Amino acid sequence: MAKYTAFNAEHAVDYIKELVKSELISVFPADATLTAYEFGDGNLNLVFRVADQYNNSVILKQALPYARCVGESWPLSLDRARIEAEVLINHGKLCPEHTVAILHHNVELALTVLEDLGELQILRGAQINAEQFPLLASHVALYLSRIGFYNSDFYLSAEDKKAKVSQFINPDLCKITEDLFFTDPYIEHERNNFPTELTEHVESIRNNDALKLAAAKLKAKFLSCPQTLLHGDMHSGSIFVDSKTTKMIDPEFGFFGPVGFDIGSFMGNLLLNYCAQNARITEQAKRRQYQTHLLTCLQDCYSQFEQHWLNLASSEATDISFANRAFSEDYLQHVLRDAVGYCGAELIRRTIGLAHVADIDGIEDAQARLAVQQQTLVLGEQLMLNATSCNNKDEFFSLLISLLN
Ligand SMILES: Nc1ncnc2c1ncn2[C@@H]1O[C@H](COP(=O)(O)OP(=O)(O)O)[C@@H](O)[C@H]1O
Ligand SMILES: CSC[C@H]1O[C@H](OP(=O)(O)O)[C@H](O)[C@@H]1O
Repeated sequence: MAKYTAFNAEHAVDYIKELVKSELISVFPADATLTAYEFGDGNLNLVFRVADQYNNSVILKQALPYARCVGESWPLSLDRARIEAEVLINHGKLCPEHTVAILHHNVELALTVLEDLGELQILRGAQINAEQFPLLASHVALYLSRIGFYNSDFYLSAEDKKAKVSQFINPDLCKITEDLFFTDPYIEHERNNFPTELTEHVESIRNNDALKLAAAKLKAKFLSCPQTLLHGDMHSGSIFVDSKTTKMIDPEFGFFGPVGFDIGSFMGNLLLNYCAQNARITEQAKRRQYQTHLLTCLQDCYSQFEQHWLNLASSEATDISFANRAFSEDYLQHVLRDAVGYCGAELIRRTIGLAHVADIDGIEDAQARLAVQQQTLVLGEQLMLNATSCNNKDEFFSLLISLLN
């Protein structure tokens, strides 16, 4: 059993060489000369690209025993690498078209070897440049409905479901979400990060009892509602795209939680980009056209997600109680309300909490950036406050359009 050590590029090459020699991966020929470099830009882990002289390559991702963005003062369990690998295996079986392929994993070394998606782009960077992906909505809807449905009580036996819930207990990373999404933005906390000009607005959030109640309810549901095996971190940095392809990476925050969390996080990131474009695209017609595309993407994604789920429930539900259409509709109404609330929470935490988004932080003009931050806070507040009044998706879309105008 290999003892854990944090890798450098040389370790990464040696490790992959051994896999090639033992024929455990088939990406490289036997005469491959391997080189590696580290290029991780996420908050938590090391990411190496290992390549040969023929342009073949793989990604080696390794967990550190702490959060990379903060350092050793924030220890984190290495078990997150096992969770990430096992979520990728689970989601890869259910939706291989939209899940990065896992080629190998090693629990002791807390590492995974993944297909290299370097020919695609990370969605966040592409959306900052206002690039459009017409298939994104349907791909995300398919992925979230399939992973959601087939890991839920609609499909799994009660026994199987309980075994899977226990397989994916992920306390360290859930704690990050519990703190960063639902606690920190509503209290004074050293992890929070916002410009002094936002202080008055932040104080109004901290003094808003209705908003704090909404945040507490969303947190309680996140803690105690094991509906399905979530991706757990469905932001625009976890999605690789091109005009025909969409692939999800990085499900290390995966655990059994509320179905609405992933779709709410995804919609929140579309809206963060929507607001950021008010300061990025100067030409009004161009800006309107791009923002309409984002809104259509959000609406199509939610509508298709809901439709896929209803179809799956009528054809694949294994429990007679859940095969009932009225039950599915009631279940999805709650999913919608949760998703709207989580979407609002994502907007707020990405504006004043620890982890921001480049869509907004990269806006050079400080005044323009501030105006965007004010907008994302108001939008987030209103979505959280009105989430439970949304009876169906059309009411949600009308609410959203009224808030964006
Ligand atoms: N399969 C992959 N193919 C190509 N690049 C990848 C792949 N996985 C990760 N990366 C690169 O590494 C970066 C960080 O990866 P990520 O899984 O998000 O790490 P973290 O868990 O630290 O957030 C990504 O933004 C991307 O640039
Ligand atoms: C201290 S983790 C902060 C933040 O980072 C995670 O995203 P990623 O690992 O993709 O960079 C996640 O969204 C966490 O909330």
